Amino acid sequence: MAAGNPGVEFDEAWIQNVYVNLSATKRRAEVLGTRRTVKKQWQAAWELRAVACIDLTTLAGDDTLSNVNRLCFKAKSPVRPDLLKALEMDDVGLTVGAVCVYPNRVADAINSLKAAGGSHIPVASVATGFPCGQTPLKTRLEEIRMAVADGAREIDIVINRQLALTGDWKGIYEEVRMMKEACSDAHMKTILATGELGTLVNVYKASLVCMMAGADFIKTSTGKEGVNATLMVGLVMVRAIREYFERTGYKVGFKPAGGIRSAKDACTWLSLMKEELGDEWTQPELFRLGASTLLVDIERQLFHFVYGRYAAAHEIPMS
Ligand SMILES: O=C[C@H](O)COP(=O)(O)O
Repeated sequence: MAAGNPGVEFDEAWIQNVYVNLSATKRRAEVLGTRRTVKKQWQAAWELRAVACIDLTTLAGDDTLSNVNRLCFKAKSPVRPDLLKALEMDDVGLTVGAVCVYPNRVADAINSLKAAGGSHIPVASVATGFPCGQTPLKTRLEEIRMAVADGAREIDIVINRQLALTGDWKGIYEEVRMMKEACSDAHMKTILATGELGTLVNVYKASLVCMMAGADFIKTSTGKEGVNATLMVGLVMVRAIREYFERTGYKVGFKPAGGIRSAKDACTWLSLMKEELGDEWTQPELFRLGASTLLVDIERQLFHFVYGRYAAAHEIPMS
């Protein structure tokens, strides 16, 4: 995880001067989404990097000990051992970045990871009335404290969209600041729920306010909004991260989440990070992909790559 962002004083003038060039952002997002042919072995390397950055997630009403248990064993061994051997990655100890669950499942996840030999993998808990945040502040803060007490090392909070939509940025700052305090030593990811913020300018402002309040990561979505992680929103958020870093010297991580299901999508997000912020922001300390099913496609693509190489070496027809 990142070294952490202590946050800075609220700066209203900074927020009010935010400018987003919509057409340039749109053009850039289109290019990112369409171009690139990557050599197959580079693609496999990027896919493995993506695995290390996944917050392997289950956030469903029917979550139980048994599906959390399965998720945790997968988190410890995310890729089949024979594939890792073929890719000469079998001695690396590859795991996902974290396991992400509801507060009530944190203790289950901690115990399951222990049983799987993966206690070093952090458990991230959503909190603060996820996904809508429509509960009293006192309850939202208490939820954080309970998840931390149960062993969560990362807390994914949701911001108060009502305050964002009425332009009460100071109000958001104050709430997120209290949430940061409630997180104690746990790292705080702030979910903006960008699909409900109305404009990209609001997305940029919300990103800045959360970072000022001490967010260690800013995260696009809960996965439950109508529109979740889009490249347009991602670009706006990573540019806010860059501006915050240039002005304060603090590095804040980024987590796109919701609807990221293919290896190709994961690689597009990684190249966005590399091109906009540099290689450091393609590592799990500063980059996570919030996803429940992405791993399935990555494993499938790695299998095709390994089998394709084997077939070529042994002159086995692929069709
Ligand atoms: O934070 C993670 C998201 O809730 C996961 O969304 P997903 O199920 O669309 O991958």
